[in-house]
Amino acid sequence: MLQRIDLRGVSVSRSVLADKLPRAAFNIEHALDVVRPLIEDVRERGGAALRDSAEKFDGVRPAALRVPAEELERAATQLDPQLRKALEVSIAHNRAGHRAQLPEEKLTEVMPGGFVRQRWIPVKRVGLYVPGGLAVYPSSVIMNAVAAQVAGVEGIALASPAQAEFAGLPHPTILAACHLLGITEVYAVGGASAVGMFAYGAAGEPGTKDPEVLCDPVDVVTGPGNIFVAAAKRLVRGVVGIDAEAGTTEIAVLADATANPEHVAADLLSQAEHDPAAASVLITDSTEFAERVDVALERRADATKHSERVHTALTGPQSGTVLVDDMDAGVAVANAYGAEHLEIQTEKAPHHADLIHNAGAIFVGPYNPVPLGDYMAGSNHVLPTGGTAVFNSGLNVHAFIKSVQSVEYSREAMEKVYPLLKAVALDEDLPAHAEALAARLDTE
Ligand SMILES: NC(=O)c1ccc[n+]([C@@H]2O[C@H](COP(=O)([O-])OP(=O)(O)OC[C@H]3O[C@@H](n4cnc5c(N)ncnc54)[C@H](O)[C@@H]3O)[C@@H](O)[C@H]2O)c1
Ligand SMILES: N[C@H](CO)Cc1c[nH]c[nH+]1
Ligand SMILES: [Zn+2]
Repeated sequence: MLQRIDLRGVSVSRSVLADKLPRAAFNIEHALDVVRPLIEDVRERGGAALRDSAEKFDGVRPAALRVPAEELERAATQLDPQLRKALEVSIAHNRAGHRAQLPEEKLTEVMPGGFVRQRWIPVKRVGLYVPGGLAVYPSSVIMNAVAAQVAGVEGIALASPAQAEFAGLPHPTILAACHLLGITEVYAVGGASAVGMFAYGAAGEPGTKDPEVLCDPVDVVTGPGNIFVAAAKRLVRGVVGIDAEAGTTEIAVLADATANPEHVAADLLSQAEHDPAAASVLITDSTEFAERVDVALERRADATKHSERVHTALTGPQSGTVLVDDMDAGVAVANAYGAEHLEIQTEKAPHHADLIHNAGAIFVGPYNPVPLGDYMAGSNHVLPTGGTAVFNSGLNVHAFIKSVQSVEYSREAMEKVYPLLKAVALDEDLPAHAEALAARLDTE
């Protein structure tokens, strides 16, 4: 079922691997051309463009782009009790996980009387994206919102696609999760249009009940989504801050012959059900094990609810089994691939996990399948895709806070270093710098 890429006997240098590893044919570069005009349209026509996009891509023209407060409350009231409990546990676990990321303010005495204070300041207003095309993602409401709230962000807006089945509102579980988290500014807007609305703001559509200003611009846009969402985030980066490009889901499993092929197949399939473009990659040094995973995958893919989507994902060029000589080569492949999620199912799983430096999140050992992290491990499931884990992190509080240093020197401390400061200023041919220092010391 999975294509085979045989790297046995092949040098595992980074450049060789970059060419040989499975990747999607329609990548983010292609999607940029699709989303650019959508974002421009939102800038020019605001609410009218947002409704046109919803009609085109989500099959419904929302009456209210801003979700009325009573709909949020109603959705929470009607939430199934077990699901409510699950969302509450997920919120609690994620709060604990994200609090651990908070850096502390520090005052450092660099020299006698010369202090530098390290401050961490949350941005004021953020736009959180929650996907809603092929599946329902209340878990992504939690992942986005908890990180922002723990970071101390005051203004939180959230967007998720309009649903034809729910009269143009986002899915009720999305609305209920917002209510549980105290988020009141919610939009029925999907895809690149939502990202554009957050980055530039949007005017209301004349002749509707929209206010004149439908949505104010935000400082940071975060959240997962399909390739069009990831491309839109790349386009607005610089106008606003973004987290990683958290696009189409990927899973890689590094497994040796000691792993359970049924578990590995189930995990590969679990992420393939997100999207026909999802990537499932097995990295192993055992052909027998690869065969057994393939057999299990065939059976499971036929039986699962989203069988067609899963088949497309597993047989696409972005998925495959990579055969390697040994686990050292497997680790090199995993690092070159930089998976969004990397499971380590080997005899020495903790040892191999320590050798990984490129992955959005690592799931170590047999009892850590990706869906645990998707919902309530306490880690964040909004993770970098497309190999960007080489330089990007999963969503965390740092996406919402800025590091600001404040310089706090006494006159004596500044005077002490003045001759050295002057020497550098004059060497840089910036004498006014030296003069600004001298003005304080009556040495002009
Ligand atoms: N990396 C992560 O952290 C992470 C987490 C959760 C989900 N995901 C991924 O999020 C995605 C969710 O995708 P989805 O489709 O279900 O929901 P989505 O909300 O991301 O996408 C739906 C929106 O895509 C836009 N769209 C659809 N077709 C388009 C086209 N041809 N041109 C331009 N725009 C178009 C529309 O605006 C639509 O509202 C999946 O790919 C899933 O794997 C990633
Ligand atoms: N696996 C997804 C990240 O790529 C997150 C998710 C949400 N719901 C289920 N799974
Ligand atoms: Zn998932």
